Amino acid sequence: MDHSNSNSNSNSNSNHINNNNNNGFLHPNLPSQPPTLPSRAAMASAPTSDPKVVTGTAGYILEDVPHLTDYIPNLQTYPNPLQDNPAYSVVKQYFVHVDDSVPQKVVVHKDGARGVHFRRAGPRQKVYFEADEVQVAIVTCGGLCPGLNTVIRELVCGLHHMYGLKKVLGINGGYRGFYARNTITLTPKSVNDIHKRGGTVLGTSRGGHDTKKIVDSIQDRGINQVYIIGGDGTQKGASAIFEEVRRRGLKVSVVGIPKTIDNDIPVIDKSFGFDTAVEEAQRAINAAHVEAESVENGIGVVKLMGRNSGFIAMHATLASRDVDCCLIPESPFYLEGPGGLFEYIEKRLKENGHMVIVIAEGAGQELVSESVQSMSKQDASGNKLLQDVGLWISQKIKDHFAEQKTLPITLKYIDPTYMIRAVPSNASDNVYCTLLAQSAVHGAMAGYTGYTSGLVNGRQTYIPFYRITERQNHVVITDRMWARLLSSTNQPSFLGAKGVNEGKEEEPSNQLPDGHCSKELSSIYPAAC
Ligand SMILES: Nc1ncnc2c1ncn2[C@@H]1O[C@H](COP(=O)(O)OP(=O)(O)OP(=O)(O)O)[C@@H](O)[C@H]1O
Ligand SMILES: O=P(O)(O)OC[C@H]1O[C@](O)(CO)[C@@H](O)[C@@H]1O
Ligand SMILES: [Mg+2]
Repeated sequence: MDHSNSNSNSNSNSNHINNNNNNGFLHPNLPSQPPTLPSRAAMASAPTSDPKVVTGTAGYILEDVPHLTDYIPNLQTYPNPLQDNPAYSVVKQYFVHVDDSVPQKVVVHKDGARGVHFRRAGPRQKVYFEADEVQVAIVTCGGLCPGLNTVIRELVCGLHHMYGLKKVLGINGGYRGFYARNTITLTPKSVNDIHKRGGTVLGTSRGGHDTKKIVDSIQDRGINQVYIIGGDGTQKGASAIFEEVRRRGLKVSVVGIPKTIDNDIPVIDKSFGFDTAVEEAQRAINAAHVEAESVENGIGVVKLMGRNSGFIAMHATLASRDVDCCLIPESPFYLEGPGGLFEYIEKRLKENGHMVIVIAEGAGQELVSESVQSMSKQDASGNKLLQDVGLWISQKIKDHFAEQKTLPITLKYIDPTYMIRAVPSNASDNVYCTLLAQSAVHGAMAGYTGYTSGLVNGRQTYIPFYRITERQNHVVITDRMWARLLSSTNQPSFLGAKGVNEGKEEEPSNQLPDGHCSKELSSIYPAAC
């Protein structure tokens, strides 16, 4: 087995730069200069963790993730037990090279800067934990999503089979479970077939994040690796836990695994469970189509999830080809008058005799609020509670055609949202969940912390929390994908020239345009942006 290209200490050779130390920054277009490393002692006393930015030649930027050695000096390392594992020892260069990174942008111009990169995930030659000392905790938070059980299963099995870690606790019922609920012991046997079930065997919740109480519980239970599976809110909570763990100087790796059926987490290619959701949505769309085409002037309306982002609706529409109109939160629409929804419905019914409308739950919320008196309510996590736009739009369509009396319609409304969210993950999501979980484990064992494990341009990476939590991923209606959808459904864009220009100012969903930097990067390192 060739380990010659591997490096034992993840931090060696890199010019990690702390924003307390601005003079260490290199302009990305300048040749690389000798690294300026803050001393271990200086790092240990730093009150909060600062983004770690490494620069190289030709505009190379690595937005690196924290490491336990950033604030705990002289940590002991151990050989990675995988080097003796017969399953892996045949793999050429199994261990990831310390300088491997993955570009955020794969479309480049010949004179452009190399741009932002993330640390490549995978096993390192040296690990920072001995099997017997490790107590692991796994928690799931936020809404359900297909694949949660697969991630739990693969974390438990990966920790056990790859690294010999036997003490794994499941935290019951989300964040508040750390201090208010029981824990479950998880073993490869107990999780053996949970990937075939929907939901999460650990239970989940919204609200209840109390950083101090959670870290007290981590400390009291002697937990030193925490795997936190959840969406944007959960990753913000994970970041707060990491900061508190670091402030207390604890040897605890805090790892996020991004989960959201809405696919609204930025940077990553897509979130697990999304494929399954799009596939499952086909069943509802097929049913709506069958109902609609069986009667004269039949209309099928299907509501899909997507609080602020219409990815499920957009992909389900593109996959189905039976959908005549897709409405998403990012593309405002209107009902009455020229270019409005009612005019389009009438045209489509006259042409085709039936039609299918897919609407994301967050679409048209401003229209619903205008016509329905409602108090603005929030869930326990502070997310705005939405009105049922599917019911609302179905009633509006029925009322409109009843008033008109020229076109008698039959409308069937299908709301499969929770059925879609509760199914087990499909085969491709299962493989994706396995890679995510294994990557998360390799990173924690290698001493990395304060990161989310995620797929970027088809490669597993470690992404600093602030890049995951700083914004939400939205469908960009001036991107090619939305144009494909418009051309496949033939629906009106509901946009005047003004709207198009406004849309163009948004950044593409998972790719930053040339020269665009994250808020963190531009604040600490304006020269790069
Ligand atoms: N800003 C924040 N800081 C700390 N904790 C947070 C924050 N926002 C949310 N949380 C906590 O994260 C957990 C999950 O949040 P939320 O209910 O918003 O779901 P989510 O992780 O965004 O997932 P999804 O939106 O996919 O359902 C909750 O326990 C909540 O208290
Ligand atoms: O009813 P719950 O559990 O609050 O979840 C609903 C929300 O969760 C999500 O599935 C994920 O955020 C949204 O699409 C949806 O609005
Ligand atoms: Mg969320």
